[in-house]
Amino acid sequence: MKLYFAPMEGITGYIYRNAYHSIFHPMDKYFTPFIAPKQDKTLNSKERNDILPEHNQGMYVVPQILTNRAEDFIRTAKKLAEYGYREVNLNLGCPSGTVVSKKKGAGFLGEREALERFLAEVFEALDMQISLKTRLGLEEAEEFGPLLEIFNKFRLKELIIHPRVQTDYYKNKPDWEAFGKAQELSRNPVAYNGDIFTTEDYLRFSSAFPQTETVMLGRGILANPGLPGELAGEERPGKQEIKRFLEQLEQDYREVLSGERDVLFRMKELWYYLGCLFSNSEKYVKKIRKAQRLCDYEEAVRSLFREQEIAENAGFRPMG
Ligand SMILES: Cc1cc2nc3c(=O)[nH]c(=O)nc-3n(C[C@H](O)[C@H](O)[C@H](O)COP(=O)(O)O)c2cc1C
Repeated sequence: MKLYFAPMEGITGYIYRNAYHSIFHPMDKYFTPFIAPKQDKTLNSKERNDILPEHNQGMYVVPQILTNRAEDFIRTAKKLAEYGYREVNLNLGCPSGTVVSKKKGAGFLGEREALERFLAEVFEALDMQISLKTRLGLEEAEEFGPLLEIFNKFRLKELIIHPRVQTDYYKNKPDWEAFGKAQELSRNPVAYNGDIFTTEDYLRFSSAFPQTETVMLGRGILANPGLPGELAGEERPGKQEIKRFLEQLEQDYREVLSGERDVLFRMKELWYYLGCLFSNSEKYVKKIRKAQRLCDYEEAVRSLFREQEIAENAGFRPMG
């Protein structure tokens, strides 16, 4: 099985990617959080930093683009090609209201004719590998049939399916039945994404879909960076490795972010997920969330490491 690292805006930029890659199981591909091209400019400095080859040494990275304008996609992809990229990914899954109302991300799935024209233009203009990361539709899984007919007209590098619809956001369960049907009917290679948080989830998935060769993991890694290694048969990392990972992240964020508050914000955000890795973590995570200074944050993390263990049943659990 090939394992891909899902793009996660605000979290899995190059700093996170490098820290992960230097300590945990190397992934077959890492997808960048989306680049949203503006009409006047190709990449802003955050986007440029994220894809610079010197910031992504030793990893196979696929930049993701979020747009519904073929000319913006083409211009951005050509820019990425100048940096050495041969593969790009189109975001057809982002469920956020502001994105969807502009008919981008999952919103583009509701504009089938425009989407087909977009893909025709992009494939005509680019000599690059193009993959799609898609949901099933806006409201119903049935929307995917006609979408797949469109996707089948193009030679995609791969079709990565997160089998939810836009209105699900991250609620409900991924629709495995719809995924199975899509996999059967797709003329392009298919990869699966969605709610693989533990080894048990993975085994359940791979016994239901033995022919699926690629799984993309997202929140499962944020909650347990040892998950890909576990799936590859490696031992679960101990507290030492997790600690080293957090120290490296904090140090690298300190180097690139302008002030302590930004570093603190980044580190605190991670604990929404990482709390799931430790036994009895609630009260520590509460303290972490309340920390106003990095030193308070560090103290809360130290006491968690001192007093708690990695939980037997570690794995992402949505809160609330
Ligand atoms: C905080 C966050 C940011 C995300 N940003 C992106 C993104 O930039 N591009 C994208 O295609 N998907 C994005 N996603 C969706 C994930 O890539 C993935 O499809 C989703 O989390 C389901 O996979 P999982 O259940 O393994 O987490 C994001 C998800 C989260 C939770």
